[in-house]
Amino acid sequence: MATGFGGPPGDSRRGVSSPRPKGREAKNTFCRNVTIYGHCRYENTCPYIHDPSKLTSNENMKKRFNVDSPSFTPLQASTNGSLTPSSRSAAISPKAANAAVFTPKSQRSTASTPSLQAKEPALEWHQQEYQDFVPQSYDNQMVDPSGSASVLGYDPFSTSSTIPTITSGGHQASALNPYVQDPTGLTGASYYQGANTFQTAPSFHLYWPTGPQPVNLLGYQRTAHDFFISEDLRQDLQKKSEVARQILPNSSLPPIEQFHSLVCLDTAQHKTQSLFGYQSWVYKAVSSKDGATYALRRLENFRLTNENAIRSVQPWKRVFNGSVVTIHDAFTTRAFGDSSLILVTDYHPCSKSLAEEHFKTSPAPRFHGRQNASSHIPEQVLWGYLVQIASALKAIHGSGLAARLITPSKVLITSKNRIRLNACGILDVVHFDNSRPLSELQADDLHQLGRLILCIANNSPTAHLNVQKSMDHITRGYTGRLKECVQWLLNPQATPNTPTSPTGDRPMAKDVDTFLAGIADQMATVFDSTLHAEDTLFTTLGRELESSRIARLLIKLNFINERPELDASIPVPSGSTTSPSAAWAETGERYYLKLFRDYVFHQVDANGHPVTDLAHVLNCLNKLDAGSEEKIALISRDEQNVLVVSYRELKRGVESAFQDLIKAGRTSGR
Ligand SMILES: Nc1ncnc2c1ncn2[C@@H]1O[C@H](COP(=O)(O)OP(=O)(O)OP(=O)(O)O)[C@@H](O)[C@H]1O
Repeated sequence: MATGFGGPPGDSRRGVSSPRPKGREAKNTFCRNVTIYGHCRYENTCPYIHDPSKLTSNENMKKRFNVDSPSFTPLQASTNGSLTPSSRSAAISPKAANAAVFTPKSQRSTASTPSLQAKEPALEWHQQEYQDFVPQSYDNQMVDPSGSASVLGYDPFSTSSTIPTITSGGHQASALNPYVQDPTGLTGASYYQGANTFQTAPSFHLYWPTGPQPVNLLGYQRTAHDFFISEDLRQDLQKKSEVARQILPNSSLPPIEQFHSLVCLDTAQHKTQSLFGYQSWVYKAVSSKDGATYALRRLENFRLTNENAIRSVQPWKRVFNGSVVTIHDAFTTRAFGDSSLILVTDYHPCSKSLAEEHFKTSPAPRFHGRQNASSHIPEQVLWGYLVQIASALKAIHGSGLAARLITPSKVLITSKNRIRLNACGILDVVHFDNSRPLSELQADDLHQLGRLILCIANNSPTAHLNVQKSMDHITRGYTGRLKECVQWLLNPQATPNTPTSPTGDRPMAKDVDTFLAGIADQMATVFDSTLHAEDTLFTTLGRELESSRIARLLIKLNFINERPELDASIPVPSGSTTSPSAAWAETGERYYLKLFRDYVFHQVDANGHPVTDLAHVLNCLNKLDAGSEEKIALISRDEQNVLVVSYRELKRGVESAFQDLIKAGRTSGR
């Protein structure tokens, strides 16, 4: 397998000897260092020939083509389908022409140990003077055919790769998961893909088809962003995860029911009571029941006069729509020293309200009180809001409910252009006793939606106070289609011949269905953007899948490389080439895995400076994971020996050494 060729003649280290050419053979042999590296560092003492022109004519002819070289003539298929030499047979001896077709050794018998001396034309070998390393249990399929490793290697911490299914008798049975390389699920650390199998070809269902990895890039072209999740998305997700876990060490907020670790999300200095009739607060809290984080809205000093009022939240729990903040529960509490109403909803980290997004004042004192003049909201964003809220209203009205509060401070932006109606259901509890008819409330939802878009398009929370002026602004900045849509929403009754009632002569019903039909074209556009966004996220997910695959491989390599404790104390199960007292990490396949680690991570340039080339690392690790036939030259740390080894052999070495570790771990644990 590992073939070595030496530096200075007679050098022999770490079980790898350098074959020494003798007599005529050396005089007329071209140095392989030159073939591979382009130069030989031992040129002064090396007995091989370094200048091709110095080769004798015969040897020279082998290396070069010139105008006298015979042209290449492909074999021609005979009528019976077999390949027959045509004119070639005339040029070579009949014996040679009738020679058997060459069959690579490894194809003759898949069960045999792969040929470790397979001769490469360029790396032809002299008689090997050292013992080859042969992995004991390599049989092209299972590292441990006896299956003992499978039992020994059972890891209770690994995710089981079997899917439990219920048989007709009600008993649990294990169904085979076709996507798992180890269908028994018993092998050690089955969280490693293919932990106990060796595959010569990549498993295509494990690889994301992102095309070739970028290699041969210049230094300045290589950035981590080329390979991993985009920087913006990474920061966004990490920020959300950090914010979601944030707690205040000396918080005076009490735990409420099963909710603990309360953090107040309200940063507003001035609280108004106009919307609910009560001062409201929003907290982030963790539930001890399921460990999830929720948002709790508290209405201070709320007195529940009717038991049924709080039950009006029940139907809201069934509203499951992407544009509504999901409601989970409602209860009253005295934990704050008053009687408070608590509404439990989904928590969306780092979200802000449309009011915060669009009506924020400039922080500079001289601009105090002024809206951001530059923030003209693109029309597509407004249509996005309209479509999302229309979809929310469709779900809400369809459940026999009304949103009742569609106002900029109660619509959350949870990610870019993604909005959700917040604070639904609260007015149903608060105004339970003096509620208006549902049809009226639902019609009002559409009116509030018109007002919301009017205010955002005008960049002003009070734009609805002067509708004519605000509509003029929309006329100047947006299409007639948007203007007509807002007008339709704001009008108490639908009028004929509006975009939302395209052909009708009679007034159309003013409900959410009519509205949705009127904006169908915009819904198609928004839907298409959503699909594109989903595609982008899937591509990103695919890239991260690659990263996790590489991470698993790295973890495995690090388990193996330079393990000190296995050196003498623990008998190594396979122990093919070593006695138990020999250094496990320094012998057999572990030795060239160590050199491989140096090759991947510890490369230096011509001046001895470290090379930190991410593309090189990923390239090597991907080839290792795929078990490529490509060969690489691994140089010993003393630079005296070179091992030529294929990624396929390295991969087999990783699997075998890892199985050794699993077995040693289980044996010693008894
Ligand atoms: N479900 C939620 N998930 C995450 N954050 C939320 C959630 N609900 C509200 N918030 C955060 O709490 C902040 C305060 O919300 P709230 O509804 O009280 O708005 P407000 O601007 O304070 O309005 P008001 O003046 O009516 O109290 C929001 O800006 C938002 O950042």
